[in-house]
Parts: sequence; structure tokens; C-alpha cells
Amino acid sequence: QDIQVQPSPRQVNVTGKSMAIPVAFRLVGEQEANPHAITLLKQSLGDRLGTEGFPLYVGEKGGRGVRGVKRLIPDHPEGYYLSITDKAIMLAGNDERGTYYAVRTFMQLFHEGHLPFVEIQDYPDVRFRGVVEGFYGTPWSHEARLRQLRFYGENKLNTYIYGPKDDPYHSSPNWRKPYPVKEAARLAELVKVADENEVDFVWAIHPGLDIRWETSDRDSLMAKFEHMYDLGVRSFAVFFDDISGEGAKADRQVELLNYIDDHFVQVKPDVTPLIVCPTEYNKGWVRPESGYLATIGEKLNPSVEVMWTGDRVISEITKEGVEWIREQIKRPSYIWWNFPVSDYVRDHLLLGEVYGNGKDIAGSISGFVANPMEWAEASKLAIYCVADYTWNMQSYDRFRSWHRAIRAIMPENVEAFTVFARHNSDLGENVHRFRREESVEIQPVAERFMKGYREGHCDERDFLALQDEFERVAEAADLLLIDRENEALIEEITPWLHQFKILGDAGQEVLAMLKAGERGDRELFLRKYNHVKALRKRSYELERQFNQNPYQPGVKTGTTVLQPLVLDVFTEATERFNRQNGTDLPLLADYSPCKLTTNVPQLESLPLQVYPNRVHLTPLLEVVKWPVGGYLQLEFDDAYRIPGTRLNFDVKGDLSWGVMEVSADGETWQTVALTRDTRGRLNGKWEDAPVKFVRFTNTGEGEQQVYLREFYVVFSL
Ligand SMILES: CC(=O)N[C@H]1CNC[C@@H](O)[C@@H](O)[C@@H]1O
Repeated sequence: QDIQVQPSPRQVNVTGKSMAIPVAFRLVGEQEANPHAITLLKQSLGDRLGTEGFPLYVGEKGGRGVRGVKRLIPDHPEGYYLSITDKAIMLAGNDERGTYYAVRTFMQLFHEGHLPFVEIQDYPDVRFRGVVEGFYGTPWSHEARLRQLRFYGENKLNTYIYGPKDDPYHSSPNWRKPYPVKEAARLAELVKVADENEVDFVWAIHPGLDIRWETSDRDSLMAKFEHMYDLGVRSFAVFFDDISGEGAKADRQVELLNYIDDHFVQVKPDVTPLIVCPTEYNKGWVRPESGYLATIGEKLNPSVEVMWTGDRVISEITKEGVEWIREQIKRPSYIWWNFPVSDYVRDHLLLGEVYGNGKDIAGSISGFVANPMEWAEASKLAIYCVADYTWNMQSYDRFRSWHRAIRAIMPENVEAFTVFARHNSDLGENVHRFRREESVEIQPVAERFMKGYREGHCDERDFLALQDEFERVAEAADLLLIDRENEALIEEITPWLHQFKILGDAGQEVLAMLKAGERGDRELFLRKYNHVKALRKRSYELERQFNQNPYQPGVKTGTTVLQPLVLDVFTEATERFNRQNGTDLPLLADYSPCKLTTNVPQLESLPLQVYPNRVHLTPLLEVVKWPVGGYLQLEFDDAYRIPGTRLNFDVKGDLSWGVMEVSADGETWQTVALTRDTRGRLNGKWEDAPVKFVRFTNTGEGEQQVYLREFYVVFSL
């Protein structure tokens, strides 16, 4: 029968039919085998496991229980050999974790009261596999982390890196301080549960924002690591990402890292290799003249793992890319994959397939950890697929894995969750220009239908397909809103489910509008028109009410295909109705009164948040390199007064290198006086003649490195 094991095993030989599950198993090897493997066996077999019954051998290579199959066990870290015959069951690990994984696989073979006769030889492609909780935003809760660690145990992920940017004891200002008692106890519990699930709990520190290259700070960091060691942590990381200034110096960083390696990691008997996230952590930021990577490659102890996000901050990982960085750092890179992280598109859920990474990169990387969304349960879709991909790249199938992930996470509502995830996977426009496929199946139907409708004919088959899809959207939202099998997940995505329901209803109603228009049924058309306007208003109200944050507030769903389709059909049908009836029904306002132009590379595709009287630039999480002459300009569709403007680059000292100006025609410019407030933000206003342009320029002598924390302009007629 079709053996379904997650992640997909390397070598599976079905050696016969199957047998009824024995009523009792005689366990052999309990004393020597990995105790977590034994615990797992006992949990799953319960009182069937004893000293009488069908022989079940378990243990590591060299153990008495698995002596006979020594040469069949793959000689790879975490490898295992599993066999089920009518004589005995063998679960043999190449090491302790391998035994644990053999048990994890064994538990997935029970099927309708039977066990298949099968022989499996298996081991992972990538040495370190898992998740780095490394995003900006609300850190995961303690309960969410506990659920994650158990999920990693089920999916053979062996690494969880604790590095939430907004934990003040991981980063500034308290990285030097020990955790308060309550937090310390929680971390100790996480370490314990990680251990039970054969997951390395890696504690990361992010000192670069304010580290001083003196022994006092070095000692503070060592003391903090000792504090974490006392809590049970045996794996450590130092993150130097998203910093500038003193903390970004390669030789200083290397000196500190080698000191930690020599005086902590190498002297403790049971600490795994140190991991570092460099400041130049993607190829787009590498400046050969800085020699940063060369310093890392030549001077950093070879046992230290070096993280890498790929050719850009958010990017697909390619063989060419990992071979390039391997040359620079003189070791395989440890991939920090920035997906499904959404801290730069916080109004979107990223529930789509995991794809785009090479299947031929295993030879040049030592690790692959995914940076997830702040929505822990929703992130499991991608994490499940990453587990499959990093365990066995060659057999990875993006679609099969994604479907299995949905079945694993929402077994009672597979169809509904599939519909929901299908239309919540793209990011929309974003500063990293990273996009994902969305609504793939219905997209060609929508495109063809809209083209036809604009040309004057309405294809009935496509119309019905679209109507059916919007019905499914509405149904899926309601089914998931009442789902009780995974309440933590439903709680996370509820705002998006409400938005999804509105989308489903609006889709059906704009199609009904179209039909009423075609039939000349004015009364029905107006009813549907008013209903869609009401749905639109409810959608805006949801946007203002849920998921409020200073970056991308609100709740977006179906933004790549379904929402534009609703808007297109509404606009076309209303314009037609207005022409036919001499009416002037307003359309749905979706224009923007303001557009951004800039020559600062990192700001080129920065989305704007436009409100009725304010336009915000989306804040950036990373350091922005602002060249001399670099400018950022807002052009409005009309002349406005500027009762207020604010910028915050989070830099010390004054901003003498920059100037804020306004203009009515884009030719002659006037300077706007800026005053610094108590929180270091610069405020200005322009109350003379209305203007169409506002710009900020680096008129100084050199490149500036700033954080674009806040930049907005209030405008009024
Ligand atoms: C190494 C890295 O990507 N660091 C940052 C900055 N880049 C991506 C962001 O979305 C963050 O989540 C992330 O923590």
C-alpha cells in the first residue's frame, strides 16, 4: 500500500503485504536505546508494549538489540534502519537521534489495523533543519513555542533558534542581563521539551545595537551565556544582523566570536558549534571593498557556523548562490531562509507552497532554518514543507508536501483550509519585491472572463466557475470560523477569515450585479450595487480594527487575483450601468493621491500607506544605506497644504546632512524647517502656498546609514 511518511524517506522497499498489528510487543533494547525513543514508543503503543509478544528491537548501532543489522544502518548522522517482517520489527539508529526518528517513522506506518512489511533506510540531506524565531513583531507565546517543539519532533526537525528581535533580553537593552525568574523558568521548560523531541534549543543573542568592544561587554556576554547554560541551553548563536556603526566591524565581531568559541563552546563538554548571523548576511549587501566576508572567511574559527539569507534579504536559495558564499566564508553556509516571515507585510498571511529553492544545494550548506510569521500555528504549513524539503530534497514535491501539510494541520477541514490557503499566499507589493503565487487555478479563468466581458461578451462557463469559487470562499470562511479542532490556529487567522467571508460574498454579489446589468434589471442592479458598497465598507472597518501595527496595519486577503477581480467587475458593470441609464453611481475609490519616487536603492519599491489625509512610508526593518544625493520624493495628485510631516531615522545627533523641501511645480523648492522632539523625531509643516511635492535629500558629504522608523506627511486641501 502507499507508504505515507513525513518527511519522505530516502529508501523504502515494500517487502510483502502486511500483518495485523500484534496485540502485544516484546520490547528488546530498552536499557540501552535513546530514552526519548523509548518514551515515544511507550506513548504510542501503550499497554501493548511489554515483555511478551511480537519482537520489537530498538537501539543504536552497536547496541545488543540491533546487532544483526549493523551494516544496514546508513552511516550518516541521524540515519536509521527500519524493518517490519512477519518475524520481528527492527528500529535501529545510527545514533540516538536516528533511533528516535526510526520510531517517528514507525508510528506513521500503522494503517487501518495493519503494519506493512517494509524495509526503510533513511537519513537527512541537511545536518541542521528547523526554525529561527527571528522576526520583528510580537514574539511567539510560551504555549505556541511548546506546540512548535512537539511539531518539530513529529517532523524530524532538529533545530529551533530562539532569537525574537523584540525580546529585550535577546537584544538591546537587556542582552547583558539575566532573564527574570519567570521568563528563565519558561526557557528552561522549552529546553526540556525540545530535548524530549530531539530538538536542539539554540539561544541567540543580538548585542550589536549597543555593544562596546571592551572586556566588560565581552564578559557580560559570556556571563549571559553561562546563565543560559545553567537553564539547560547547550546551543548558542550570536546575531549581528540589522546593525550599523561600531557593532558592524568584522574584525571586532570575529575577535569576540573566536573568544566565545575558545573559552566557552570548546571548553564545555556538551555544547554544539556556535552559530553567527553576520552583518553582511545576503549577497545584495556585500561590499567587496569592506572585506567583511573575507575577514569572516579567513579569521573566524572554522568550527563556527555562518548564517546566510541568500542573494537578497528575502530570496530563493540556489546552488550557484550557496557555492558563491561558500567560497567567501570558507565553509558551508547555514541558511536563514526568510520565509514565511511576514514582518514586512504584516497585513498578509503567507500560507502558500514552499518552492523556488534548489534541490541540489545540500552539498554546500550545513543548515537550513526558516524564519516564520508571528502567527505560529499558521507558520506550520510552511515549516512542514521545509521539514520535507530539507530531509529529502530530491524527492521533494512542493504540491504534495503542501497538501499533506494541510491534512496534518487541519484534518477535519482539509477542503476549506485548502481554499483559504490558496488565496492567502502572495505578499502584495513590498519593499523586498519578493512575491509568491496565489489563486493559481482560478487566475486564468478570471483573466479570460474579464477580457471577454470588457469586449462585450460574458462567457457562461467561466462565469459559473468564478461564481463557484466565490461560493467556496464564503463557505470556507464560515466552516473555519466554527472549527474547534485547532483553536489556536483559528484564533490567529480569524481577522483574515472575516475578511475572506466578505470577499466571498462580494465576489458573488458583483457577479449578480453583472447579470442584472446584462438583463437591464435596474432594481436588482441597484440592490446588488448597494450590497457591495456595504461589504466594502465592512472590509475597511475590519482593516481599521484588527492587526493594528506601525508597519502594515490591517487585514489583506486574496490581494493578487480575487480582490482585483471583484474591483474590475464592479467598475466595469457600474460604468456600463451609468452609460445605459445616464446615472452617475460612484465607483469604489481605489486610487492613490500620492506616489513615491526615489534613487535610494533600498527604498525603490517601498509601498505607501495612504489614508484620507495622511500618507505613511512603510517603515523598514533593516539598515538603509542613504547615498550622497539620495532623495525620497512624494508627488501628490493635487496641490495640498502640509499641516504636518514627521520623520524618524533613529540616528543619534542632528540630521544636518539632510534637508526636507516642498515644491508646487517640482522645479523651485523651499526648505521646511524641522524641529526635533523629545523622542528624537523630526517634525515640520508647510502652511504657505499649497504644494504638490515633498522630498528629503542627503545633501551631506557621505553615505548615511539610518533606520527608516517613521516618515509621514499629513496633507489637506
Ligand atoms: C538575517 C535577517 O534576515 N534578519 C532580519 C532582517 N531581514 C528580514 C526581516 O524580515 C527580519 O525578520 C529578519 O530578522
